[in-house]
Amino acid sequence: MPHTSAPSASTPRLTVRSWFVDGLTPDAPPPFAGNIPTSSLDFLTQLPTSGFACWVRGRSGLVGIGRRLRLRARGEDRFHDLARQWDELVAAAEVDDRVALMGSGLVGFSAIAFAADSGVDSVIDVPEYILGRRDGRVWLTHVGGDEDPTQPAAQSDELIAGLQLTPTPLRDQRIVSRAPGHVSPERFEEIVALAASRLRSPEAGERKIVLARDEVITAEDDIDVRTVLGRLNAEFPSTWTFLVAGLVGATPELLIGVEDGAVHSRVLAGTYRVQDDPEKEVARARAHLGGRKDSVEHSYAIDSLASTLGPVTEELHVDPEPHLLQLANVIHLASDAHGRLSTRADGSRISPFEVAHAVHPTAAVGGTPRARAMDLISQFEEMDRGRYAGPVGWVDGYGNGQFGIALRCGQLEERNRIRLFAGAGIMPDSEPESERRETDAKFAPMRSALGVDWSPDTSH
Ligand SMILES: C=C(O[C@H]1C=CC=C(C(=O)O)[C@@H]1O)C(=O)O
Repeated sequence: MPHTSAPSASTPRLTVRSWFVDGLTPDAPPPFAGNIPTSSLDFLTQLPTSGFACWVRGRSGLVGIGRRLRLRARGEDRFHDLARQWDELVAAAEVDDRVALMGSGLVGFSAIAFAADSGVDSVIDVPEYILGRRDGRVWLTHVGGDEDPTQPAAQSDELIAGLQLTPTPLRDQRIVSRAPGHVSPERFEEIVALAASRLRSPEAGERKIVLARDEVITAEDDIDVRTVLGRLNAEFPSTWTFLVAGLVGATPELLIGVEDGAVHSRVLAGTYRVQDDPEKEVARARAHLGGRKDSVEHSYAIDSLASTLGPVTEELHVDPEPHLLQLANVIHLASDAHGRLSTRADGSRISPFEVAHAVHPTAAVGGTPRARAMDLISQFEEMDRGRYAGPVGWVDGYGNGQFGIALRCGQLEERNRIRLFAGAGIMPDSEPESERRETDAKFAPMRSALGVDWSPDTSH
């Protein structure tokens, strides 16, 4: 039972309808004729070039089309404010859900700012249509506004026709510049050196801090995010590919998943930069990641996850040993955690926003100890991270949701301009140049998905 909030008078009364579309007749409008989506690429060409949201891993996930409404929050209470607004929206909605799977019924896509003092809104976007795919089943959800009382009676075919998807070929943008952002590569090395020396000083209370830098990619004309998402999805099948409020990327790290009362999380810390072929470099990566710096760095991330997830879960189990997570550009030390969501005294469930709030920021994006590391980040990093390194994902009206950590991503600032972000965990023995190279390896997925012609420096 999700935690319920009484809707206020101003809460829109949405009419929500979900139904399976994998058995539709061949005369249904495209792309629903004949068991769609046949492949993620086929499906992407059906999407509009903008005005959609997605959370997809492999061939499963959710795609939102159009925008019914946006909920916003800022500041220290942003998680709580979003949770309250979402609960009110859910309580006011009229839902006819014939699918009853996680991610059916009312769904919102959410991206939350990394820091409480960010000048960027944390949001929940509620689309007009949501296409879901899970375990081979495909469903569609229509979200009608309260201005349209006829919607509940509309036939599925009429609702599908309202989607008006017209295939347009995926485009490749011509990149005209790649420029340093607020934190240049040189400045990044300087702040890494400063941070590492601070961590080495006997009076330092911090043991690890994650520092990041940004860069700005400009294209000649509009960036086709469908192309970017298609490439990320194909090249990084084990990651969660996302697009929420212009934040686009493919994260290998699941902050929290809450599904039918089960909670899971995948924590990463410790990185090996792939030089050529990840398959052939596994032994080298294992040796590199077995070193003191990366294993201690990883243990901080595990400790912070276990201590913050503990209060909101029962029977929490964390992998006793990390495993290697192999991606095309980097190999990480990874650990998975599973538990059951605690229930409140009144029997209601804790919302995914609260769980995300409890664990954010993990040591993978903040540091250890958490509060001191956050102070140091704002002292050393000369930028607002915005939604980079914050939680990004979806929630439904039944208390389910998934939030990844927004890594390997960029924020669209204009239709032809995107700001990319990448960071690295800084330890007392960190070498500035090596950490800067690690950020280059973490920029690589977005650079290549955007078609930036650039050969990474692969030397260690
Ligand atoms: C901060 C980032 O990565 C984090 C996640 C995995 C491994 C990390 C590391 O080894 O430093 C980082 O903590 C980023 O990709 O921007």
